[in-house]
Amino acid sequence: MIEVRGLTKRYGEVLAVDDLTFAVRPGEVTGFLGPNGAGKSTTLRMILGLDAPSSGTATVGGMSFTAQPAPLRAVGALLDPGAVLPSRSAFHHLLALAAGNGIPRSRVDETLAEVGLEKVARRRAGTYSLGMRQRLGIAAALLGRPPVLVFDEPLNGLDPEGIVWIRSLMRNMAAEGRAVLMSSHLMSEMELTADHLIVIGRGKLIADTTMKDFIEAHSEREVLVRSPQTQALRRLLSEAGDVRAEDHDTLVVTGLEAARIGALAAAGGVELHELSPRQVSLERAFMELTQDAVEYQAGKETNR
Ligand SMILES: Nc1ncnc2c1ncn2[C@@H]1O[C@H](COP(=O)(O)OP(=O)(O)OP(=O)(O)O)[C@@H](O)[C@H]1O
Repeated sequence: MIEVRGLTKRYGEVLAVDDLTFAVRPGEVTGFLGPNGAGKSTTLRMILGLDAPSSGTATVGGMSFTAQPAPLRAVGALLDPGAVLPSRSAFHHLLALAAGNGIPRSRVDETLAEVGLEKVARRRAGTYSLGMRQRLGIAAALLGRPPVLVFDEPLNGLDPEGIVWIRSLMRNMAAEGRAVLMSSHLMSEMELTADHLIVIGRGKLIADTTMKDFIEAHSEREVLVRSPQTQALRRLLSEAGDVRAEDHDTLVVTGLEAARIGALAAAGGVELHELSPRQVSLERAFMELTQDAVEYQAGKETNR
C-alpha cells in the first residue's frame, strides 16, 4: 500500500504538489490523472524517494522509500525508460539490479521472458527501440516481485500489441493482490485498465474515487435518438430536456432517460428508428472536471 499524507513540494515560487493525501490499495489498479504540469511526476518522484517533500510524507508498506532495505523488493517502478546504460545488455542490466537487491539470479531470465525480451536479452540496450526500452523498464520493476508497482506513462512508445499486453499485465498484478499506481494520458486505456482514480490539478487532489463513480459524477448522460421526424420530435423533447441535432435524422438528448424519450415520442405519434443511451467516456468526464485546472491551454497560459 502507498500512503501519501499532506504531501507538498515547492520549487521556488511554484507549488508543484499542494497538500496531497491519498492511498493506493492492494488488489487494485489506481489510475493517476491530471492535466500537463498538474504535479503527477513530482508526486511519483517523492513516493520513490527521488525528490524530498517540502512537507508531508509518502510511504510504501508503512516505510519511506529511502528506508527500504531492498527497494526493488518493496516497490517496482517505471519512471524513465531511458535510464539504462546504452552499452549494457538487458540481461546484464537486470543482473546488476538483482545482485544489488538480494534477488535470485533465476529471476532475471524469468522476468525477461515475462516482458518478451528474451530474444534480444544479450543485445546492447543502446540499440533498443523505445518500446523495447519500455519493456526493459517494466522488467526492472517486476524483477523483485514487489507488492507495490508504480508506472509513469508506461504506454509511451508501445505498439497496439504492447498496449494490450500492459493492460493485462496491470490487471494480473492487481489480481495477485499488488497495489498498482499508473499514470497515463491515454484515457481510453486508463478506462479499460484502472479500478480506482486519483485526479489532481495544479498540485491539488480533485478526485479520489472508483472509475465508475467518477464517470457517473462528472458527465451528463446522453441518449441518441434517430427518427425520420426530427423536427416534431425536437418540439416534443425540448420542453423536458436539452436537445441538439447531431445529424439530419439524429438528435442527442441530455437530462432525459431513454424510456421517457420513448414514451414522449409514442404519445406524440413520432416514429423512432433508434434510441440508445450513450456510454460517456472517461475522457469526457476528465475534461469536464479538470477544465478549470488546466495550466496550459491553446492560446492561454495561466500562473498558479
Ligand atoms: N525540478 C523542477 N524545478 C522547477 N519546477 C519544476 C520541477 N519539476 C517540476 N516542476 C514544475 O512543477 C509542476 C508540476 O510538474 P510535473 O512534471 O510534476 O507535472 P505532471 O503532472 O507530471 O505533468 P505532465 O503530464 O506534463 O508530465 C510544473 O509546473 C513544473 O513546471
